[in-house]
Amino acid sequence: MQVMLVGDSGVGKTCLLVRFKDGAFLAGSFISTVGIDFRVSLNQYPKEIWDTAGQERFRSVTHAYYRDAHALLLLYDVTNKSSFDNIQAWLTEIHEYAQQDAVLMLLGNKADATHNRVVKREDGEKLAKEFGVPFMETSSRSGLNVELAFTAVAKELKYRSMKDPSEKFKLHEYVSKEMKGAGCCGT
Ligand SMILES: Nc1nc2c(ncn2[C@@H]2O[C@H](COP(=O)(O)OP(=O)(O)OP(=O)(O)O)[C@@H](O)[C@H]2O)c(=O)[nH]1
Repeated sequence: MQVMLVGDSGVGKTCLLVRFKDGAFLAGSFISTVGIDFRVSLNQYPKEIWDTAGQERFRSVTHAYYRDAHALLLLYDVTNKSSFDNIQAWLTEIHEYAQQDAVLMLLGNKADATHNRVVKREDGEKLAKEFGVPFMETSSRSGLNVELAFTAVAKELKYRSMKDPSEKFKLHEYVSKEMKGAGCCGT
């Protein structure tokens, strides 16, 4: 099972992956991903996570991987308006290149950065609703909802692969039940 991380450069895809894998925040200087250089194999679900480059110049490299992704986590940065405005373009790209039945989830990352926030949580929710995709805010720095983002898509895929599940897994419901808010007041 392959999960692919997509979104503008700098939204925090590599950091989200490192947080999930190692439980740590990758602080320090920002090193942009080149093409797809970070393929993590795990002993758990999801088995493989692909970290893609957000930079436009690597787009043709990443296009080739969409087809093999079972799930896609599409990220924007709550402190960067243009990364949010570009979500629609990313969705178009996903629809064009990814499998039709790939699981998709929208993540508003850097939810810890309260002072620099420019995209409200409600805006993310509204956009996600418009496109019918589950949504949550995450933070690779604090760890908020990081585990949940990966386990939710993994659960959805696991249920789908079962021939005769006793009950249907409802990804939207699971996410809204399990996710945590970004802070005491802003949620
Ligand atoms: N405050 C805060 N900063 C973050 C978070 N996640 C990532 N960052 C910072 O954002 C910058 C970019 O993070 P990356 O994970 O390298 O971004 P990317 O999306 O992989 O970028 P590309 O590889 O160019 O596509 C780094 O300086 C990180 O320290 C977060 O949750 N909170």
